[in-house]
Amino acid sequence: MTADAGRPVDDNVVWHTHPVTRQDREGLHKHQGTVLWFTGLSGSGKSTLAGALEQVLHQRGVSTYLLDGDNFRHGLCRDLGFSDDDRRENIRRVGEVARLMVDAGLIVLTAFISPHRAERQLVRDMLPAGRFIEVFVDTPLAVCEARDPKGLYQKARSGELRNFTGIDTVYEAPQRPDLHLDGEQLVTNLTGRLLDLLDERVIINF
Ligand SMILES: Nc1ncnc2c1ncn2[C@@H]1O[C@H](COP(=O)(O)OS(=O)(=O)O)[C@@H](OP(=O)(O)O)[C@H]1O
Ligand SMILES: Nc1ncnc2c1ncn2[C@@H]1O[C@H](COP(=O)(O)OP(=O)(O)O)[C@@H](O)[C@H]1O
Repeated sequence: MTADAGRPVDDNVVWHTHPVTRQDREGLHKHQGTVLWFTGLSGSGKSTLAGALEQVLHQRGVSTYLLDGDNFRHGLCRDLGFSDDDRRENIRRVGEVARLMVDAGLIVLTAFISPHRAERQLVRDMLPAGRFIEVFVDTPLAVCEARDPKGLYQKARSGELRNFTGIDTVYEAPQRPDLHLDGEQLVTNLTGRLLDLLDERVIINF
């Protein structure tokens, strides 16, 4: 990881370069540190797909880690809500954590709504070229709302929950995702599409 990957820092803070590099760690893992960034509406299937893919990769001996929106908001981002500013800060922090994990040589799967194009681009720009793979889980709002596994759409429609993505706040769909998935297809088919993409990009070198 290089100093220019970070934000401007105090002149008195100097970047340290260490003898073991990302490339060394990737050689050990036999795959490239990469982020698979799942984005989509609440209920679109991000967590389900990321979990299914992680299970397959893990069984194949790939070192993975899944960062999940709901879980992050119990810890590192527990101070944040759902205003535009808080979502921006949420995604910036997730991006920084993902960047460290990529530097560690892991295949990172993230499941965050990440509704704004600008923040998704910010995370892409934090990472080495080609190491951010944007996966759009494209499930119509009506389908997500019918699924409603946590009853949140119902609360949003009744006005009990404000700033709910797709109801009273924006979701900016990716214009050129690396992979565009129809979130109504079978999970096994979608997992297959993801594995094909990892093959095409030669992310894993077993
Ligand atoms: N107002 C509002 N809007 C959207 N989602 C809400 C809201 N309040 C709570 N939740 C729950 O929080 C999960 C989304 O968190 P994220 O960190 O992924 O959101 S974001 O990327 O910062 O927009 C989201 O999880 P998923 O359903 O898994 O996407 C919801 O369970
Ligand atoms: N491809 C799919 N087909 C049918 N149901 C799905 C599919 N993917 C996810 N689901 C279901 O939809 C609901 C929301 O999925 P989840 O992965 O929690 O979405 P998200 O993480 O985007 O909020 C869950 O009940 C899950 O079982």
